[in-house]
Amino acid sequence: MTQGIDHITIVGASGQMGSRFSADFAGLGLTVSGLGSRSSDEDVRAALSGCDLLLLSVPVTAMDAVLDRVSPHLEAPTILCDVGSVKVMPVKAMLKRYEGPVVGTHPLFGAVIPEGFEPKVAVMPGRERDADAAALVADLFTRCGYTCFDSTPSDHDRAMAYIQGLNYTSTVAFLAAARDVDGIKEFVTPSFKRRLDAAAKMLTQDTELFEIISESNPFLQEVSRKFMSYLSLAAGGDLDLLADRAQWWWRNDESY
Ligand SMILES: O=C(O)C(=O)C[C@]1(C(=O)O)C=C[C@@H](O)C=C1
Repeated sequence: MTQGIDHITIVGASGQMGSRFSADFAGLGLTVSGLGSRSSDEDVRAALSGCDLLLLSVPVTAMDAVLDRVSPHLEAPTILCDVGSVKVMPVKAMLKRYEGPVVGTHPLFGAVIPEGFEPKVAVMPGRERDADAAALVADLFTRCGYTCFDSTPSDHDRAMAYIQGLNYTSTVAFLAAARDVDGIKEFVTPSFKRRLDAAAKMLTQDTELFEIISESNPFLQEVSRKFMSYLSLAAGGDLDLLADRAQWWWRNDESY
């Protein structure tokens, strides 16, 4: 196990999240090396020698290819870590290729953090023996100003199947169905406009991202089935029961 994290290499360092973390880590006075798709084997070797943490900030769909390139040059005690929006498959892929410490993380925010939003990072050790490495990674993100909490790949993906997966799939299904009504734009009300505003970024800038993270989440079908059973309750007229369950989000004093 590495004693501390001083030298970090980021794959995808020029991407939106990668550049955010490069700036964060450099701001802490740490040494940051960047790798990208055009890096040579020699660049990879040089960036990984003496590196304490290799952070993969790449799309979930690129994980296997990136791991194939970097893992031959990885050696304990370097910590291998990713920041993707799903965790079951990427953590499995990292464990398959690397015997050294593996840590999965999911920063629950994008490149621009909305004002008043508390940026949190879910952190999970790949194996039981990686708990110390996970604590070092959590400490690093905490020093950058993020709030860290522990999770596991399946607890994480089950929650994100709602927070991102069902959020996306129910939004596209709802808005696709509504647009089939001739002249519907004439009828837009303030409450419906709020719904459109909430969906705008997802459907104008982040569609590909949400498609990928929904499809890569192993719990999406399970939560879609549950959602359909709730929709059936609504169709059957049990709206008060559903509203009561939904109001849970606003019921206690804690902010969401
Ligand atoms: O900042 C945004 O608006 C984002 O889309 C970021 C967002 C999300 O809000 O779901 C998307 C993917 C990441 O896993 C985390 C956050």
